[in-house]
This record gives sequence, C-alpha cells and structure tokens, in this order.
Amino acid sequence: MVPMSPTLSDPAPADAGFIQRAAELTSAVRETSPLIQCATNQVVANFTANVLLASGPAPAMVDVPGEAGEFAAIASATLINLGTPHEAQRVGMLEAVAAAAAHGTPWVLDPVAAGPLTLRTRFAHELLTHSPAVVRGNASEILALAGTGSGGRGVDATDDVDASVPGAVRLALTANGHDGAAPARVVAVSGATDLITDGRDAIRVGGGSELLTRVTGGGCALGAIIAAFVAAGRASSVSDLEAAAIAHAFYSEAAERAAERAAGPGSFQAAFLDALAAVTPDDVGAFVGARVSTAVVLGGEDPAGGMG
Ligand SMILES: Nc1ncnc2c1ncn2[C@@H]1O[C@H](COP(=O)(O)OP(=O)(O)OP(=O)(O)O)[C@@H](O)[C@H]1O
Ligand SMILES: Cc1ncsc1CCO
Ligand SMILES: [Mg+2]
Repeated sequence: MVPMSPTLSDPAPADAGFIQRAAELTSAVRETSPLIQCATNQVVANFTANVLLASGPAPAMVDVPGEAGEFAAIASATLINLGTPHEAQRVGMLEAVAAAAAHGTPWVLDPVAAGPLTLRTRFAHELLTHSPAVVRGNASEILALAGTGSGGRGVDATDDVDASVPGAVRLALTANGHDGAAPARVVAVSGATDLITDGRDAIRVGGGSELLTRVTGGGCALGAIIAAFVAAGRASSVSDLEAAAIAHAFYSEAAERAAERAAGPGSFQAAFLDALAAVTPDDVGAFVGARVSTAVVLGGEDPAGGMG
C-alpha cells in the first residue's frame, strides 16, 4: 500500500552523535578521496569536477558505452544526472548502474527536468528499477517521479520543498530495501531548506545561499557530493540517510561562506570552490548543530509490509 498523506513530526535539533558523525564523515571524505564516476550533463561537467576536487574526492567523467560499466566496477560511487541524456550516454548509464548493482556500489540519480520531458522521465523510471541509493532533485523533479507533480517548467523547481514531503516519502517507500535486505532508498529534495528522507525518518538542512541557484550546476554538483559522502559513509557505518544530509550541510556551509565574500554569481562561483576546500570537519559539525533538524515521518506506510 502506498502512503496516503504522510507528514513530519515536530523538528528536533540534531543530537551530539549526529554532530560528531558529521565532523568525522567530512574528515573521511577528505582523507579517503573517494573516486566518483559522473555520467552527467554537458552543461555542468566541468563545474562538478571542480566541486569534487575542491572538496577532496576524485572526479572521473566516464559515461562512454563500453567503458562506463567497467569504470563503475572500480568507482567508490556513481552519479547519474539526466540533464542532457543523449542516446549514447543513456546506454553508458545503463551499463554503469548494472555494474554498480553487481558490485554493491552506491549510485545517485539526479532526474533533471523529469516531468515535462517524456523521454527522460521514462528513462528515470527505468533507472529507478536499478536501485539508486539516493534520488536527488528539486521539488518539481521529485514530485514528478513520485507521480504527484505539478508539471514544472524544465530544469528549475516550481514546487516547494515542504510540499514535496508526501511525494518524497512515497518515492522512498516504493523502493526495495525496507525488508532490511538492502539499504533503504534515500530521497533528497533541494530548495531553500533541503529535505532528506528514507521514508521513515527525515532530516531538514537549512542555510546555504540563493546564489547557488544563480550559477549553473548548483544542484547537479550537489549530487556528486552526495555520492562521495554516501560512499565514505558506507565505509564507516554512517547510514545513507545521514551521509546524504551531511553532504547537504557541508555544501550549505561552504555556500554561506562564499556568499559573504561574493559580489554576485561570478565571484560566488570562485568563492564557493575556495570555501569547499576551506570548510573544516568541525565547521560541518557546528553547522549540523545549528541548521539541521530531524523528524519522524508520520502516516507513511511501507508498501513492503512493515515499518521496521
Ligand atoms: N533559496 C535558497 N536559499 C538557500 N539555498 C538554496 C536556495 N535554493 C536552493 N538552494 C540550494 O542550492 C542548491 C541547489 O539546489 P536547487 O534546488 O537549486 O537544485 P536544482 O534545481 O536541481 O539545480 P540545477 O539542476 O540547476 O543544478 C542546494 O544546495 C540548495 O540547498
Ligand atoms: C541548464 C541546463 N540544461 C540542461 S541541464 C542544465 C544544467 C542544470 O540542470
Ligand atoms: Mg537539478
């Protein structure tokens, strides 16, 4: 059964354990430099690679059919972003997600502009059957995939993050994994306040900067950072849910610092890369303490038959 109209409990501040895991996971991402395969759109490939390099992980934009699966087998995590999904890239993406599944490698789906565009929306639904660890998008994209969208107008959101709660919960709970055999699917919705949920628990991440929406790739590069934090989280027993939320906190802390120094979108982009490199694990811990809240999903029902 699909949840009818789930809501969230009153928010609680992040507890000390979560704050500590945020700092430790940020250290781990810097120290272990996870290798992140990106099959992403041609608009943001360069920015995404720079965001990863500034943050610690190693990017590799390997999306060519015949190579994409081979590379997914050795990557720490894979990002699949549907911004400009040409036919050959779609073939490479299917190879990559099959290899990721075979090797237990986490992968992140960013269904850019899902909803108004039929081909990529169908392809996103096909990709969902290959068990992404995280589905990341703006509210319009998440609502479209959940089947509750308002249409959207393309790559930018027309829906509000809070309005996406029922859709995000539904999209999380319709995945396999809630039987305990595999990690639950995490759905991450970006906006003024970000919402990250596995259908049972939810985490809200505030802060950040509106300037992230004035340069291209603000959301797309976030998908690559989520992939890196989830990969490092799996190596240190941090749940995909918390790892994805800590990724958002890391990103928002850097965006806030960059916005303080920037005169506009151009200098913001450069300042953001500098800030991603400068943010410390303790900064991320402090950010989680100040700007992150947790809640429980109320009124959600697990289609697999138990809320565990
Ligand atoms: N009004 C806002 N205030 C602060 N931060 C914001 C705001 N809107 C978006 N963000 C941040 O910007 C980043 C990108 O989110 P956004 O929802 O714009 O992604 P997106 O629409 O998928 O972007 P794109 O597809 O253009 O890369 C996230 O880190 C989010 O928290
Ligand atoms: C502008 C744009 N067009 C297709 S993908 C993309 C990058 C933001 O998603
Ligand atoms: Mg996007």
